[in-house]
Amino acid sequence: MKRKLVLEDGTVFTGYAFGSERDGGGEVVFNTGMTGYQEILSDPSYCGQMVTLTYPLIGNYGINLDDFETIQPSIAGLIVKENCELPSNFRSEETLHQFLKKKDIPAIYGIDTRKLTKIIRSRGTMKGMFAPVERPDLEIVQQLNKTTLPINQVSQVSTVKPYVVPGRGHRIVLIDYGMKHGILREFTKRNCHVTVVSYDTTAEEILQLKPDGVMLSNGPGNPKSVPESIQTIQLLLGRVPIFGICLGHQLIALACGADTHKLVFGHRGSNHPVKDMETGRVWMTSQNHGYAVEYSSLKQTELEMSQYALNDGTVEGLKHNHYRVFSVQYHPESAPGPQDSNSLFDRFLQMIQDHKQEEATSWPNVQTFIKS
Ligand SMILES: NC(=O)CC[C@H](N)C(=O)O
Repeated sequence: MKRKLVLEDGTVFTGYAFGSERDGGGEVVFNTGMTGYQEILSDPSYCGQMVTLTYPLIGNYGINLDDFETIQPSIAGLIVKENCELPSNFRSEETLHQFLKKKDIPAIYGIDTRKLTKIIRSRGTMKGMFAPVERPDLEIVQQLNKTTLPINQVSQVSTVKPYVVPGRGHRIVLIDYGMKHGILREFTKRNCHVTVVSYDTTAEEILQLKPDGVMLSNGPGNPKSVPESIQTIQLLLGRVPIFGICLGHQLIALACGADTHKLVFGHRGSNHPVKDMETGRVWMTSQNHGYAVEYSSLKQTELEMSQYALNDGTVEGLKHNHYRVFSVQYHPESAPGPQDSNSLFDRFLQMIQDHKQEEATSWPNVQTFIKS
């Protein structure tokens, strides 16, 4: 069945429908990773977005049981050049089409994804929607111009109830703004005791769990659309070591008084070079973000830029001058992508260890001990 993709600027691409028969719409973005379509389409940070994959052949290793970043994908649509209907991989359980149909995610194949990417790269990300070829283009463009992109997608993808993944190591409270499972995996691999809580859990409720460290996850949308989370972080600053990834990084920046802005077309892919300012080392990183921390706004805060993107100078890492707080704009859990920066999870656990040691030897504790 033929299907078209219409952008809000009137550009039309005609291809073929696969996945759900339902037509859908969202913000059209592109990802330049050559592999990892399963992780990409199940990453909750893409909630409400239609993702174009620039690699031309998609679906060739099928869908397996292991590589999901969440059970319920929230991506609005998938746009590919060629959809492979006969996957070949020992882990494959079903085809991409079967999976998308089951999850009610519409997709299109057979369009020039390079051309689409070049349009987005020069004009910026745009709203778009799938439609039957018979429907008049003008009518669709008018509909697109009338619709606004959703706000506060975090509430749609965050866990509703808290849950625990037990371990005998450090106690981590992981605030789920739309967490990729990869983040949880990194902590369980290191034997941590992880309590995953919803985005609107208060600072008081979090501190009652007596965390050794608080992890702020990735998540969809504009960081400014979750003011309650910014307030929570403000109340946690200085009381517990904090590590932020992607949306978590942006929320730390806002909580400390810095600003964020929307990038023209964002960073989405598996090969984004980032330079660490302290060591001079360059890491290849996995990225998926449309917003970034405003560099010039950092001077009014106690935050310092620790890493930046070599492609365009975007702030990619932050550290706090006084507190045990740091964050990165990219994904050290990779999934998909290079694992160069995986050691950041060890750095966080070391930070927690240092904090615990300092607490154990600090003067007020000795006084308490003497009094009792
Ligand atoms: N992966 C993320 O956490 C993305 C953060 C934010 N939604 C952005 O697009 O910039």
